[in-house]
Amino acid sequence: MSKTIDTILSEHPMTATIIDGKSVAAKVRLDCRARVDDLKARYGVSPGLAVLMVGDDPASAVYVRKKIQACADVGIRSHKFLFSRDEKQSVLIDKIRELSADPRIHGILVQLPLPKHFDLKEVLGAIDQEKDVDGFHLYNVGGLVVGGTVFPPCTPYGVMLLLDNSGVEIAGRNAVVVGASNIVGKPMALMLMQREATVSVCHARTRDLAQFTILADILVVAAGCPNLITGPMVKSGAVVIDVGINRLANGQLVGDCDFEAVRRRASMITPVPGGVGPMTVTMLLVNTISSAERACTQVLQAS
Ligand SMILES: Nc1nc(=O)c2c([nH]1)NC[C@@H]1CN(c3ccc(C(=O)N[C@@H](CCC(=O)O)C(=O)O)cc3)C=[N+]21
Ligand SMILES: [Mg+2]
Repeated sequence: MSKTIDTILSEHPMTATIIDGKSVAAKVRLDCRARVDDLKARYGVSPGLAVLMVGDDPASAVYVRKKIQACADVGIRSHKFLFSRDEKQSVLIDKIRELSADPRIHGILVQLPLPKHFDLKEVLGAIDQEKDVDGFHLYNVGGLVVGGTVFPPCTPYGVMLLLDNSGVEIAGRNAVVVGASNIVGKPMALMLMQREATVSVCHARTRDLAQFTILADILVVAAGCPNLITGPMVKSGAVVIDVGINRLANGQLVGDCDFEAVRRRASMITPVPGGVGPMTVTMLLVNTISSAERACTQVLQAS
């Protein structure tokens, strides 16, 4: 009698191939560089990104620095605007409106989280939807639901690119997303659904989480809980994408998976750091360049 694939795999525990986000990101950034050069040559335009940060959260400061460095690496102009944490919302919104009207700015990003007294919907709603490179404006969220959004949100967009780059088949396969945030889990589920995966969305508190995760051919974890996913929760041969970023008391940066144990079950896995994180920043560059390209070609069509 022939053995099932699960039996064969459990008799021969594998060591998952590491999906190297840094190297995929580097490839995409080469392409970014070429597109920036092309815009300059054809239209004399260099893409511009405005980054607005409220308060001085150290993690946000690290991410903002990475984004600005990445812009510089591919030739995108970046403009940083800092606001004190008790700044009035109207001041932030006035700046967003001014940047929305500025033709030299092609992307506007408000670093999250914002301090509690800000109304996130109002702040994000003030961003010109044509410059919403994070894809957080309701117009772009709606586009994601209908398919063919203008700005896919950076983290799930980066995950799709990692899957495609690794040759992972999506249509017809079981995808399980753990964590249903607006920034990662929800758009991730929609993108996988659009590609005809059978998608389940779970939460860190889902009762008997393992009975869902064990079915996943593609498991995307974005819950922000170290060691939430242990080895036995993962189907043999699954592709595991760990979006979690957790700083342990000892300073170590870890994802949401028990990495070594999950690695022995999975066929491919993203590390933390060096997996999804570098892709998030890279897709921001891609969205900013796409925005500048659209702006340039729209001007041509209008004249
Ligand atoms: N408006 C907005 N847009 C965002 O895209 C956004 C945000 N707010 N707020 C916070 C999250 C988080 N985020 C990351 C960016 C880079 C890494 C990254 O580069 N991570 C590296 C390591 C980072 C480190 O060493 O601390 C890695 O995983 O290899 C991670 C996470 C963007 N976010
Ligand atoms: Mg982003």
